[in-house]
Amino acid sequence: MYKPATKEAWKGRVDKHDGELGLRWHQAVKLLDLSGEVPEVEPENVAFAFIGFCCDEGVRRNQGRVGAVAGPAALRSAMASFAHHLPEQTSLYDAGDVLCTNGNLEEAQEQLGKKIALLLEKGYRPLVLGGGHETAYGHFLGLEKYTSKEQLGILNLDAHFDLRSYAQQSSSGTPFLQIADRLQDQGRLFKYKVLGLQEYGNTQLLFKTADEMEVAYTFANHVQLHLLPQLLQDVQAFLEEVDSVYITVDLDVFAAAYAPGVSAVNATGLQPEVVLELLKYVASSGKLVSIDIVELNPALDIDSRTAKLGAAILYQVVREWQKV
Ligand SMILES: N=CN[C@@H](CCC(=O)O)C(=O)O
Ligand SMILES: [Mn+2]
Ligand SMILES: [Mn+2]
Repeated sequence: MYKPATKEAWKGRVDKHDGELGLRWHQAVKLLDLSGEVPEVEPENVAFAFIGFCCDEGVRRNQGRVGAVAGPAALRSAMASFAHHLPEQTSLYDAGDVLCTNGNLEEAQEQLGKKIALLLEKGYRPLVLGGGHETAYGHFLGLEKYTSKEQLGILNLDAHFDLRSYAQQSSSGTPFLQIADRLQDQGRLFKYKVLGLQEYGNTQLLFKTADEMEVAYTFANHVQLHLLPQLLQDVQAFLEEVDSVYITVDLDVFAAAYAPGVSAVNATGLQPEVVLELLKYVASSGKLVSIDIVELNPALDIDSRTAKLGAAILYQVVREWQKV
């Protein structure tokens, strides 16, 4: 089910005497209804489109703590009062939400894929607001046609591989195995890199699966600001092997102090600064096609800390990506 956006979701501080220079995101965001005619983005313009995936059915199936269904609303609310610093040719659109109803995850993922494919086709840059990590499979369904002639790379900032078997059922723990199998059916390579992995968060079976699939990964204790030059070299090597990149940020990659509002809290996770540097690097590479922020559970958040971190990531990515 698809629900077009309304301005209700975009409310924030208004500096009414400051004119154009006092503008904030909630005043700049325009609505884009994907159930009607979608205008194409003019080549001289840059248009970002937020699309929400209101779903935690994957988290429920994966024995996690549900609540990510409310992630998109919390991310919008955390972004609403951001000061607006974008050039005139750059626009922000809210393209609404895809809802998962009656536990029908597969149908919701198909629907998300169709909306993302439409956005890409019309020249928009998607910013997907999750949802549990099951968002990634729906997201990929939208990307696969658009990138069919290219080598796609997937960069996952996550404490987990999310390469579990989906033989019984798909969930928030299975999206990247689902994607790998789909690519294999199409005779395409699966180029997948995980940054911020925790050994204790992934079983031996998951490491075996990852190794058999030649998945590249870096443990969390190596993803630190003082190791940035080496990390950027690794990311650059990954970028050179692909034509386009899809970034997926699972907020449970961050340390609990920064991201308490996730299903699987991470005591020894990453600090935000290093992740922001890595994301800015990829966003300015010219290869980024799409990004999602997943696993935000507002019911478990403290003072919107996790939502604000997710929102700040999107802010920085938009700022860098808009330049290329
Ligand atoms: N989305 C993925 N979640 C993790 C959950 C780990 C946990 O429950 O601790 C996984 O499946 O591996
Ligand atoms: Mn994940
Ligand atoms: Mn995770």
